[in-house]
Amino acid sequence: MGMNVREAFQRASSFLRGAGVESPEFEAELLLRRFLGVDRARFFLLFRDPWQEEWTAPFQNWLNRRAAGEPLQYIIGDQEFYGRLFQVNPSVLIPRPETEGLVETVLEEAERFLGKRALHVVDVGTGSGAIAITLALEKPEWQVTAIDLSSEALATAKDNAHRHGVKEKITWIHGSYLTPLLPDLPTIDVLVSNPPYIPSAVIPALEKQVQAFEPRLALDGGEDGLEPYRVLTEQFGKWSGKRLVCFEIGADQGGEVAGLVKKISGAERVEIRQDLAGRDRVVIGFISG
Ligand SMILES: C[S@@+](CC[C@H](N)C(=O)[O-])C[C@H]1O[C@@H](n2cnc3c(N)ncnc32)[C@H](O)[C@@H]1O
Repeated sequence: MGMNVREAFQRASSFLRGAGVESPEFEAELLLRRFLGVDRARFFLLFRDPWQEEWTAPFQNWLNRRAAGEPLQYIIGDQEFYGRLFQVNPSVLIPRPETEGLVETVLEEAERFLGKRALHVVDVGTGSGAIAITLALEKPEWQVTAIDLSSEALATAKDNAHRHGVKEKITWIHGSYLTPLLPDLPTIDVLVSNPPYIPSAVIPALEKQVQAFEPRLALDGGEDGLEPYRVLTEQFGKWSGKRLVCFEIGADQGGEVAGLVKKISGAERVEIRQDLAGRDRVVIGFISG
């Protein structure tokens, strides 16, 4: 007699445990639920049902990928961000919960500082589009532009925007930093960016899930990890209007990034904000122009 779904689940858990996965039951359940396309309640009701032989090979393929260290999100194909699902694949960084804090900061501060109007917000290094799409959905009156150097990432972001009904609302630009927008700097009210900020030499020491599977272009911030902030503050500083800049940063970069933002003429108030774990995570610059 073949096995039932419960036995397949138990096998999957012990396989993942044997491979050194940290929470094998949790991950086996998630993978199997997503594989079968059922929610949690339905999953347990299926336990006594027979396991179909044709499921074995494709599901084992998922387990093998996970055992090899591939992030769960690339296997199931999505990640939740700000209460919505975003499709992910190896061309984009998996959106992190800390980045929700960056979005929250923009939503809290932009209108307070700049007034309630059709603000133009530019997201540099949009990746999956998590930031740009969330802002476009939360603030339908804003004008949002999303830029990325990776055309694959940009295609994924557009796909996500399409799923969330805002593809046409966002202006998509394939290019580097703010360079394609330099002639239009005066139209930008808010610059938001979660750029690559890991120093190049530190990348090989990151956990395998990140270092071997997430795109290097999304991680590598140059020799000291600060190169994107140098370029972006220099570019954003080429104009003198009232505007806001909001960066996600590495936990030890607050002082240096705040220093770069302060160099923008008119940036008299620059603040470093913490994430839920109490680590420095966001630098916000209020530029009075
Ligand atoms: C840390 S990821 C952030 C992705 C997404 N915004 C998020 O928060 O989940 C950085 C992104 O910047 C992009 N990127 C790297 N260098 C860039 C550049 N010079 N200009 C524009 N985008 C760049 C990468 O392709 C990647 O999508």
